[in-house]
Amino acid sequence: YCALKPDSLHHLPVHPLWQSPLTIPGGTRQSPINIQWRDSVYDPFLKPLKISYDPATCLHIWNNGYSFLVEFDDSTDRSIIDGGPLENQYRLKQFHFHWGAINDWGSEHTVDCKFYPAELHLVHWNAVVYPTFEEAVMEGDGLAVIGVFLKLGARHEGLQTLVDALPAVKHKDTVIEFDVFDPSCLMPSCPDYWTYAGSLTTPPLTESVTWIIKKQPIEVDEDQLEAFRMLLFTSDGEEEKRMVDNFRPLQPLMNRTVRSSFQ
Ligand SMILES: NCCOCCOCCNC(=O)c1ccc(S(N)(=O)=O)cc1
Ligand SMILES: [Zn+2]
Repeated sequence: YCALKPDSLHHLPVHPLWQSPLTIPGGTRQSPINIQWRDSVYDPFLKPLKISYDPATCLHIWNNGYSFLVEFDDSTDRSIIDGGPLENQYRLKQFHFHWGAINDWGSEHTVDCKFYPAELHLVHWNAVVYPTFEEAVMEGDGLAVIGVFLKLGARHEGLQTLVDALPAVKHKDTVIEFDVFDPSCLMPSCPDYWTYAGSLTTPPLTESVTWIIKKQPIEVDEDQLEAFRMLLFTSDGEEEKRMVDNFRPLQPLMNRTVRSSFQ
């Protein structure tokens, strides 16, 4: 897939989470993947993605030892996505990020083998068909995750409210209340996306995700990326391990086509 990955990546310290062989026996639709732009196929039947989030459904920020999650009240259809490649509407449950120790890598997906310094994942589940998130996680059409690349540039004012709260969740298993946040502010202005059938990129790695990867990155500044890097994988009192490089290695495309919503 990306044979020519930067050789510095070969010496990446692997966090226990990613120690190979972290592969799913018989896995045919694993994530993340490299998106080879020229191999993606324009699908004119793909609809625009419809996003309607209610900022009041925001609950808290939680350091779960892999990333930091902003979790939402998903007991009703107040924050949902619809359209795009989806046959049902999907409920927002949480969003989180993956990032690197340095700006040369950090995203999970790559575009033409290029890494971004970070990647945002907005996780939604099919509450039309499945009674609980836990059940949806086990089904091929159970989840829809929107991926947004972060690139180094101007300070992102919407992200800053989140960055200001991070010191309070420095250690694993810390939570703070975060009661109004509209994740729409993290969406790029361009509607274009790629979509493919994939999986969770952390355990249980189930092949239940319709991935919707936005073509246009959002810009964040160095201080905001550094704020991510001061979080810890470790609990208070343990020997500190900085939360960095929490991205899974690229997985084989196998018998999949990446579709684009744009020509
Ligand atoms: N852990 C025992 C119970 O498991 C029930 C299901 O839990 C699933 C927990 N994981 C996730 O929700 C989860 C969600 C999104 C992504 S990702 N990085 O693919 O967007 C990875 C993981
Ligand atoms: Zn993720």
